[in-house]
Amino acid sequence: MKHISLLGATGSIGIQTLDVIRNNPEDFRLVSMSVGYNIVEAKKIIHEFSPKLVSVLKKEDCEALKVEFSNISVVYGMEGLIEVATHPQADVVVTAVVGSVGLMPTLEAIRARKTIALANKETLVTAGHIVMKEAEKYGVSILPVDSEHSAIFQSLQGEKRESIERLILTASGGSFRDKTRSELSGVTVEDALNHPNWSMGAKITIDSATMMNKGLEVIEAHWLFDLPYERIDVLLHKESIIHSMVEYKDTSVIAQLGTPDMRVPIQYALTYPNRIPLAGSKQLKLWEIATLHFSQMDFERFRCLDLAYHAGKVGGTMPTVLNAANEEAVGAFLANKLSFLQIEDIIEEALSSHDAIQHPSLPTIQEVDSFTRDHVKSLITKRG
Ligand SMILES: NC(=O)C1=CN([C@@H]2O[C@H](COP(=O)(O)OP(=O)(O)OC[C@H]3O[C@@H](n4cnc5c(N)ncnc54)[C@H](OP(=O)(O)O)[C@@H]3O)[C@@H](O)[C@H]2O)C=CC1
Ligand SMILES: CC(=O)[C@@H](O)[C@H](O)COP(=O)(O)O
Ligand SMILES: [Mn+2]
Repeated sequence: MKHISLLGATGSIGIQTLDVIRNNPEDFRLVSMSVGYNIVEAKKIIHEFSPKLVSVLKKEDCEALKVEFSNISVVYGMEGLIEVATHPQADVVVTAVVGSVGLMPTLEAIRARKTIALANKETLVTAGHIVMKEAEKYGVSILPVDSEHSAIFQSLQGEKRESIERLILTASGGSFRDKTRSELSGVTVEDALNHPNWSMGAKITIDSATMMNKGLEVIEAHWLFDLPYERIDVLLHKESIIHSMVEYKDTSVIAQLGTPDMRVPIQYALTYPNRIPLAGSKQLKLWEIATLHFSQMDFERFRCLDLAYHAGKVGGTMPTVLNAANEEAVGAFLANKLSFLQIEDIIEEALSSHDAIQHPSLPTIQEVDSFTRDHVKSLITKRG
């Protein structure tokens, strides 16, 4: 029996994690969870899973839940997230909040020696060097939940590190994969939220449409698998059937395939190194799909991917700026304050006005993150 702490229980990954827990009551028990603003969903989860500790974002919601659920502890804010992530009974922390808000709870969970099932890629993008160093120091495993990284992790099992030639992350191309650059100028939020293969939260769906998601994933892969950017490639594969691959020194390529279903990598992170049946999963019938498509990335068409490689290679605080600028720009696009193509303009402007600080401490990361957000907000106001 593994005791699970779930950060972001009301989100897309959170709900699918709960499904895995629900279907395997002998294997998993939810002990603590966090939600943001969705209190209606939170109450349903509390009724079904009876966690011992719940964190919410707002103090008022915390007070109201305390009255309604006198048998559980309710906390709020960043302290609440950290309390959930470090719950004494938790064995595994699933980080399924969106954005760099996940950084501090993840670090504290590592320091409390919890295994991390990491969905929240922004944590590694913004401070990968600190997170990986702490994980090593405390002897903690960081198991990938992101489908590409889970695929790579699965393709690496039983292999030696020195046998790896390169990692190949697959990219669906997102909502606008068949559009040319000039066709992107008038696209709407609704169009962008219509991902062809995956049903996900709003922020990652926009990231997927701009190809920033793949850029963040390249940086995530750099930290998780400790390989230089020159040995991490991206391949356009519109069906999202091959979730990623590892090429070895002898030119063999090992890939992980499956119908797009995030419960597969979520469950694998929770059961690793074992595998158990996945309730309600759809068998991959390659004969029905018949044809898979691949093409090389066009870095001019997908400028955000280029920006992410640039930020990753410069290193230091540059990926922190990339992430913070992206979070703010995507938020503004979702609020109809920026056009789709302005997202990348804003990120490029934030990156080009920043002098990277190498080997930044946590306070430096936090300062750069906060400065970038303010800077980007002022850029957005000027444009609007
Ligand atoms: N969805 C997917 O298939 C995949 C997602 N990921 C990654 O997983 C993470 C989660 O993605 P996804 O589930 O799609 O996101 P969602 O937007 O669906 O869910 C986000 C969750 O985080 C909570 N939340 C949002 N902001 C805050 C905050 N400031 N403080 C505390 N909690 C907050 C939300 O609470 P509430 O709704 O209650 O306000 C919700 O529970 C992201 O980092 C994403 O990149 C990676 C691979 C695939
Ligand atoms: C399911 C998952 O892991 C997402 O990150 C997904 O990969 C998005 O797909 P694309 O970014 O390839 O469109
Ligand atoms: Mn992914």
